Amino acid sequence: MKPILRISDLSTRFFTKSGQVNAVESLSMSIDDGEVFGIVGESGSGKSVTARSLIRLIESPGKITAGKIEYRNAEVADEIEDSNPEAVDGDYVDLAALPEDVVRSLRGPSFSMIFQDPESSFNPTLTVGEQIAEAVEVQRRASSNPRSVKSRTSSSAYSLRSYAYGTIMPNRSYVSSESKDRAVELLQQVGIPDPEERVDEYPHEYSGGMLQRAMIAQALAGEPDILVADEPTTALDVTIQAQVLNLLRDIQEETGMTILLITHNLGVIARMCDRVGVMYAGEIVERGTLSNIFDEAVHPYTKGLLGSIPDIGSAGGRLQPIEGNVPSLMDEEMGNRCYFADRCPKAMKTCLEKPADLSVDGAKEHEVQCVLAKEEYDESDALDPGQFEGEDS
Ligand SMILES: Nc1ncnc2c1ncn2[C@@H]1O[C@H](COP(=O)(O)OP(=O)(O)OP(=O)(O)O)[C@@H](O)[C@H]1O
Ligand code: NI
Repeated sequence: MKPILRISDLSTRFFTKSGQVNAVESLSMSIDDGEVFGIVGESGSGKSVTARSLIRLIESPGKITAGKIEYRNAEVADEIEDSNPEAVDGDYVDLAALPEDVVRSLRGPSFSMIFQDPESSFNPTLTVGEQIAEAVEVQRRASSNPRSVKSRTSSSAYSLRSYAYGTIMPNRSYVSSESKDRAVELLQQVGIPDPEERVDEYPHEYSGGMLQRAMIAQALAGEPDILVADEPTTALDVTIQAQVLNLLRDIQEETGMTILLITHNLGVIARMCDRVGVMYAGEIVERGTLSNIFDEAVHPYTKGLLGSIPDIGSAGGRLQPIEGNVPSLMDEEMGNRCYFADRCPKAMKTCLEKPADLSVDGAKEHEVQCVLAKEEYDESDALDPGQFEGEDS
């Protein structure tokens, strides 16, 4: 099967006053149609920037500086081939090469995003129902006229107050009764009690857990091919967390939607994902199936993460820090070595050079950016512990 998303050599940088931050560094991965792909890693490893890059939600001073983000959709490819031939390759459309307005038109029907903080996805001055219904209408326009990218966005009924959040924010109420009925259905589907009444309430009348569900309903209203979920449950209490995850899993199974799930919680990965990428310093350092990662991890960083789980699947399943600091992603400090070498219990002299992506013998999907995929640790080659002294801030 051809992947639905094919990312190659993606780099995203922030050009700040204090220097250039290499938040995502030459990242490649592919996501299959209908799978749940997890990205896990410590805070600051580049997970959110990766997620936002994929749907082109990087704002100044950030910029995607290299790479392709190819999304497979024959209809869309066909539609835009004439206007943007350089972005189309067969059934694939390179989102990184498309003009902003075309990308925007794909948000909703092609991909949508849910965040940790649902307040950012809702306009406080409109009811929850109006906002979900509006997303339904965008989807209806798209499917009634799939050959026109323009039909996917309406310019007259509403304008995008802030598309930075990846969701449609209508600034005036304009929805049909069918769309409103569908909004009620969606609210019901995500487990909002009394959806007929709740549909007319404003975001501030919802509890945090309910608003999180409403955001999922809004993201689902567009019937997206790909849902990007960035820490969708981190802000919720444990019971609600479990409910929201189950809900996402059920909906995924029902619709066959593809999900990219970002989390620092390996327990969440274990219960939700088919495959996992482990991120460190803007790179995916190990990737594979759940069993590759949980039972056959090779990278000392992955092992460190696994060793740091307090109790898998439990509420608090947040990572305990691995000793040492997450590296600064400032360009001038990055050098060209394995970025984990200064924290790695098995660092060797070869780690002062950048390791390649190596496949693990006998495991087709298991790839590791570490020499230990091919070599045994040799203590006589161990790095001098003083090697990186003075580098840390
Ligand atoms: N707007 C910005 N300006 C400058 N640097 C940024 C900006 N957004 C992110 N970064 C930097 O990019 C790097 C990656 O950040 P990112 O938010 O992707 O990490 P993360 O893995 O999602 O962490 P967390 O688990 O805390 O959400 C960090 O060094 C961060 O400081
Ligand atoms: Ni994040």
